Amino acid sequence: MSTLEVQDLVKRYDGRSIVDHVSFRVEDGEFFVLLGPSGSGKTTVLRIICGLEQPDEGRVLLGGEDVTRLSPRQRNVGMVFQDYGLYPSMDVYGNIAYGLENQRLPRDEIRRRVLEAAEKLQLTPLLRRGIDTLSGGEQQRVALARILARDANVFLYDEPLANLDARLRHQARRDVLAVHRLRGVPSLYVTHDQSEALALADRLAIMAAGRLQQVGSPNELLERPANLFVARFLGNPPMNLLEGAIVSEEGRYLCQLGALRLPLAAAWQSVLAARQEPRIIVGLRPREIVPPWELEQAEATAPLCRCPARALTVEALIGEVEVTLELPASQGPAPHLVAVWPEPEELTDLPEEGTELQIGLDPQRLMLFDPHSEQALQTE
Ligand SMILES: Nc1ncnc2c1ncn2[C@@H]1O[C@H](COP(=O)(O)OP(=O)(O)OP(=O)(O)O)[C@@H](O)[C@H]1O
Repeated sequence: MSTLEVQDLVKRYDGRSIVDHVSFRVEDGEFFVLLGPSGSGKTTVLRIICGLEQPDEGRVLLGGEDVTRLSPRQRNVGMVFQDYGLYPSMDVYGNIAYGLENQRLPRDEIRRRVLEAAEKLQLTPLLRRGIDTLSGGEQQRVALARILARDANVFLYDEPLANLDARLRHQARRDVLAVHRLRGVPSLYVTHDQSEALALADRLAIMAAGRLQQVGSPNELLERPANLFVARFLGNPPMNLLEGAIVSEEGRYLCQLGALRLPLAAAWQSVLAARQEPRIIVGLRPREIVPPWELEQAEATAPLCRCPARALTVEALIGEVEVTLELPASQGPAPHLVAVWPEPEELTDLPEEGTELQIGLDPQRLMLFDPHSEQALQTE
């Protein structure tokens, strides 16, 4: 069985930890994405896995075998880079065959594999074309065909779609997933583009400053970010994060946001009772703020807090509107929220900028974060 595991990887340059105790495991047939901002250490992890870089600490296991000290060739890893790593002096056939010739396979076997991979990626008519006569999308498919033909134990991708325009990128994502499914080995894909990560990943890991912040399925990370970094990084637009205070009233906890007091779900009771610090960061997802024209319908399924707000900006998206809202202030500045609402059936329901309206907040859906540790508080 093919699995990829990294255990406690550390890489330092000039005394700085670029990769800082990173561990994860990619199962057979799993598509795993490493997502993080530029400079967070993603490429370095990939280079350590394929053997182009040695870690200062930690191990790389392929199929349970420690390959940390093996050369890249001994690891049988298929890699697609951002610039595809194609040879301009060779035609498409030569580029797909290149890795196989290095493996010293019989000529007939090489030909069979090249033709099969070319067929799967619709490259058959292009086999004799020079690389520099191909479009970006076609070059990207040649790079994919090359790892498909290799029969590698693991596929690694380093931002392979970054040079494609939006339309081609969509098709190329499907090609990447098709190649992954054909071989069913672990795939590790590095990107800083969250929409790409969320579209491709079975599971993803968020990386920042050399450390893994959270690992899970796209839904788990969107629904339950482990800390403020993940909450700010994921989602389009990301979760609203507002400074608030916990107050207790007749044995119940409420959250004060500006002049608003939201009752908190009973599940928070024991975790809040154990805290000394009243200050809190409240997380509210833009699509969970109920628009004025859906209040009654939403209240039929969940008790909501109705809150007054003022629409500061209203921006039409495709089928949705993004509204910046100002909540009533108490002493400090008024809290601002971003809401994304489906376009109302009656366009007259759309708020105008500057108008007062009522929104609904579901206290069960609030997330709470500790302002010092920046970690999400967990209910019992
Ligand atoms: N050989 C090296 N010597 C010194 N510093 C390096 C070296 N290689 C990488 N770094 C530094 O390590 C950090 C992480 O780099 P890395 O390329 O792994 O990040 P990344 O998350 O893949 O970024 P990007 O998305 O921009 O490719 C960066 O600050 C980079 O400058």
